Amino acid sequence: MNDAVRVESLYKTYDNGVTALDGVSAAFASGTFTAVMGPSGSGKSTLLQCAAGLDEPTAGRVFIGGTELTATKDTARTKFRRGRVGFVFQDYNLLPSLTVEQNVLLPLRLAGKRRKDPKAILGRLGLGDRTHELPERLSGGQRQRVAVARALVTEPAVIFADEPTGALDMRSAREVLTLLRAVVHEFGRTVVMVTHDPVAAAHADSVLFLADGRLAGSLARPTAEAVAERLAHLGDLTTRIAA
Ligand SMILES: Nc1ncnc2c1ncn2[C@@H]1O[C@H](COP(=O)(O)OP(=O)(O)OP(=O)(O)O)[C@@H](O)[C@H]1O
Repeated sequence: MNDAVRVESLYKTYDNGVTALDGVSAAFASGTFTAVMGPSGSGKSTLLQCAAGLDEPTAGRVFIGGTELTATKDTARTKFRRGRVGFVFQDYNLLPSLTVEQNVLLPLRLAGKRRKDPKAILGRLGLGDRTHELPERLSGGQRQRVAVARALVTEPAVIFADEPTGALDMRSAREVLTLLRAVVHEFGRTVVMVTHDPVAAAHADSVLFLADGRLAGSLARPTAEAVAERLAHLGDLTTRIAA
């Protein structure tokens, strides 16, 4: 199986001296849904930001679909990212002055790719009748579905999602997670999702655990109970190390 994303020996130390990533190597196979979990401050968001090319690691390499993202610089990297990487944020990040359709098509415009008809994708995501609405008229769950459609539109090698259900009620969260599964298993995409929620992580095919900026194991075919148990153990470990 091809890797959609591979990170090799990633290190990230911020200007304030905090080491958020301390030598992380991991591969995410194409067509899989992986959740990234770990205690607060363990480096989950930093890993996602560096893997997506939104932030630069201090050292290490990132490959997206076989191309080394860390070998490209500035404009070339932005261009590569716009074409090959989708991102879903906790707070949706939709442009308030653009309609649903315009928001969804924006990545194609930015990537200089040909415009396409977003009807099929919006229909599949249950937004067929909201195409010309502004985001402010939509619920949180609907906004996040627009964000997922926007992340899909360039047919990226990978979609990174940072706490995509963090701002949603339980029902909307379940809808968005079901959608992310469909993105992987129907659309053949690859999703890497950071979450705090064991129930959300149980929608993924596997879970990767981080603790103190390092990999701390993985779990295939996760259940919410197994994930919660592993997390509690990691929390204990971190507390003991800090003590
Ligand atoms: N821009 C930044 N500048 C300085 N330190 C940062 C920055 N971003 C994150 N950190 C620090 O890096 C470490 C890892 O942060 P990160 O946000 O990646 O962890 P996380 O696992 O996603 O945490 P949480 O679950 O709380 O969102 C933390 O100690 C955090 O305070």
